[in-house]
Amino acid sequence: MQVDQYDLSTVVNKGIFIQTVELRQCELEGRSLVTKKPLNAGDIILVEQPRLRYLIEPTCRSSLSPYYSKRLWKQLKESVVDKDLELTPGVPAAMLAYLALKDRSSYDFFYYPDLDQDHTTVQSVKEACTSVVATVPEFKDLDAKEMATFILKIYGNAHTVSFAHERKQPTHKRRKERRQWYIPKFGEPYDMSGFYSELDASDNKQQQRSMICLMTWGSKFAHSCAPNMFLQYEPSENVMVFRAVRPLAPGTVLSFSYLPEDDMTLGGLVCGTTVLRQAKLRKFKFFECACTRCQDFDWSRGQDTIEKCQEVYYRQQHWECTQCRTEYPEEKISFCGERETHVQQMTLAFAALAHGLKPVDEDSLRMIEPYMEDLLHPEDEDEVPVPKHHWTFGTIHAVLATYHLKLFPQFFGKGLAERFGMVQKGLNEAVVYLTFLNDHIWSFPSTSSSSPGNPMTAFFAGWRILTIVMDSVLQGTQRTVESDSDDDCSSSEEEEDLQSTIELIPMPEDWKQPTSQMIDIVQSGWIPLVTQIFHARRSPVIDDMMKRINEFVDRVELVSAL
Ligand SMILES: C[S@@+](CC[C@H](N)C(=O)[O-])C[C@H]1O[C@@H](n2cnc3c(N)ncnc32)[C@H](O)[C@@H]1O
Repeated sequence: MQVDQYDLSTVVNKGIFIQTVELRQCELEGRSLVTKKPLNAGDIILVEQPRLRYLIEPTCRSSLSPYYSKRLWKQLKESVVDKDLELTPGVPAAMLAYLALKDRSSYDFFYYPDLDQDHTTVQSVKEACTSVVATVPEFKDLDAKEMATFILKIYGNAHTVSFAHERKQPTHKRRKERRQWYIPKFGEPYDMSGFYSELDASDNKQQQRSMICLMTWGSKFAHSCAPNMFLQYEPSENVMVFRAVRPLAPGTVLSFSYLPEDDMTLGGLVCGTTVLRQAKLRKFKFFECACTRCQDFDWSRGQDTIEKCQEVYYRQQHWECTQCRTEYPEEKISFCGERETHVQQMTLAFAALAHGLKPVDEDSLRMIEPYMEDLLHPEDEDEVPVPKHHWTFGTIHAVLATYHLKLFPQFFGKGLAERFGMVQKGLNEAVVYLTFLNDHIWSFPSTSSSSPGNPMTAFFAGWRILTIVMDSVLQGTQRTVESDSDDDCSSSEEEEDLQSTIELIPMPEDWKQPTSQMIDIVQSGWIPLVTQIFHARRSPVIDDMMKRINEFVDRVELVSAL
């Protein structure tokens, strides 16, 4: 079916979109957008404005939440959160958005799951809606079933985007304290859908706001755990941009990841195992994922050598050597069951801590190193070390690198960090992480061309650590020299006019190898593709990332030669 038979009012690049895609009934994915012509990495497929958008955590009445009031918000929260229904914190905001809808009947184009099915999320949404219609006066004339249908459409189709919120005034102390109390109680806003803008995320969570965007055409793309598109919300133009990330032949089903591409708090997701990803998709998106990555070996879930095989991975309910195709029964697999579950949970909890998603105190900080080291090299002989081909192996190294390069110096001082050789440790750990991402996520070890990898996921996951590496190396290869200014015209007698200049110092020998290994992965492997993906429509954030990487590479070259 040609897309111009339908409403294209939200599409900004109508001409290109009409020429590029068609809507087809696909065997595995159902009704989906498919490319009609060959595409290259970086080709723009769709630029679209949201059909509907609203804040996940409104704090005042605004155009994004016209029906907000403190009392109503509190009532909605209570009827969802306090009821112990297993729902995301995004549900009260979806209810508020439903209340404000002018044209409820025009949301027919969006997929939603069968309301009568025995599915925890579906039944909880129905229960929450029935309760709100019965108890909250503003909702009394609404139909609970229709509201539940709308909320399930949001679950099934909407995107979560994160954008910077400019605060003109510093956050009031009391408000800050309230927020500190609020986060542990309700958690950070849950990312319900496909895109969490790591690009826009800064360390300062106070400045970030999350918004739900429902896209008419953006919701017609299939999901894949190794997607062929990357999407980015551009707040300045209020558009979502969908770009191809690799060459695509006509007839290819276009896909993006409905799960956040790199989320350390929710199960590793696109970096996590097939079992974890499928469970999330079943729970929050109501389908069994049939993408090529889910049908392939699970490249995030490998074992260390078993008998003669070094390449044993999980694949659709069984363990198999990727080389000789020997299948292994569960009893032969040492890293699975309770041990694997425990390691995954601990890795995620520590990753959330290391990356500032949970409040860090000195006691929990002191636990990071011994705990993570013990997962890799258990003191207890009965415990199995984490295998090199398992995603937790990579992530544990990311946590350790963050600890050695950033958290330890921040909490215990740079001097102490230097004495203990923390930078060198951190750089070596960062190499292990980037290598894992490169070998298991950027591209998969598979020879099959139908599962070529997850480059953007690897890039953003790698960026998290790369920024820390770059800061440490830049700081460790320079010193500030203060000298009296020659020009004393402007200086008073009391205030000496000191001028500070940055002087470069040689790079310690043991930093050189890990640094050059990382540069090799990023500069020769990742940057050319990322640059191509963003070349037709530049992204200031990506430009800035590239600039920082280039400055870092220049600095390493300079100080290596000193
Ligand atoms: C956001 S909608 C996509 C458009 C939808 N097919 C429609 O007709 O409006 C998501 C639904 O598409 C199907 N789907 C998308 N990606 C899939 C995948 N990788 N495997 C299986 N089903 C998929 C599932 O039924 C899922 O609930």
